Amino acid sequence: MKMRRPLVAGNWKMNGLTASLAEFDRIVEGYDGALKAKTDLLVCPPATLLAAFAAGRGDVGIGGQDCHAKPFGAHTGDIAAEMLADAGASAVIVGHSERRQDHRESNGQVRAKAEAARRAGLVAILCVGETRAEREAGQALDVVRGQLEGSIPDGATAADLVVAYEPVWAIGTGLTPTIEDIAEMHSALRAALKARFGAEGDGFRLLYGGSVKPDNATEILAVADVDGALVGGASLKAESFLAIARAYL
Ligand SMILES: O=C[C@H](O)COP(=O)(O)O
Repeated sequence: MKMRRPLVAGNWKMNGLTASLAEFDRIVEGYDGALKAKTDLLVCPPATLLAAFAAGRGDVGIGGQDCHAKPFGAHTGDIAAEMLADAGASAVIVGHSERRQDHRESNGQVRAKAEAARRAGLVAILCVGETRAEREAGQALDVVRGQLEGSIPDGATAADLVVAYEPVWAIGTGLTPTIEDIAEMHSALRAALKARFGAEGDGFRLLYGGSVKPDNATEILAVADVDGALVGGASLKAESFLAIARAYL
């Protein structure tokens, strides 16, 4: 029995049209009884579908995939955390490696986004993770600790922030770190959170992300200090997403 309530979050990335509402409905229908009693479920659709998903969400949480640091203004194409909340979101992913890479987001920008999430009353799911080159160079722990230190706002609390460890080389590749490597990283993240936030550090939920599938979920989610998963590809189908969430039952 985990001391923190597990969270299984699905990141749909740039996938999904209005026809995908039927798949989301199947997720909502499957989130029942024992599963609901044990595990939080969250789906982060593309922004175009967020309000429609929120309207039929049942007890499934809805999250955005990114937000701007400012609450409003002349920022073409961007979305404020307040807008996500207004559309029905309760959370937002910040600092995903695809944002850090494709949009050159720095730790400072990610931190500002996490602060914006808190301002808007959203839970920030803050992503960290090393590249393959960094792991091969033996720098994974230092890189990830540095990202955490630079991206997490002062005053963050376990109620308003979740950390997701996603090794970049494991995302969408079918590759995963060894169970020992996942355990080592999550334990290092826990230690860093306790060093900075004291007893509060024990309360933050730490998700693992990167090629989580129904067939590896049980083993990964059983690791101490893994409090859930951030799931990409396997979250697009209700069957596989729910199977991962049921790993906790
Ligand atoms: O945000 C989710 C992750 O990037 C993991 O994606 P994946 O499950 O497709 O590897």
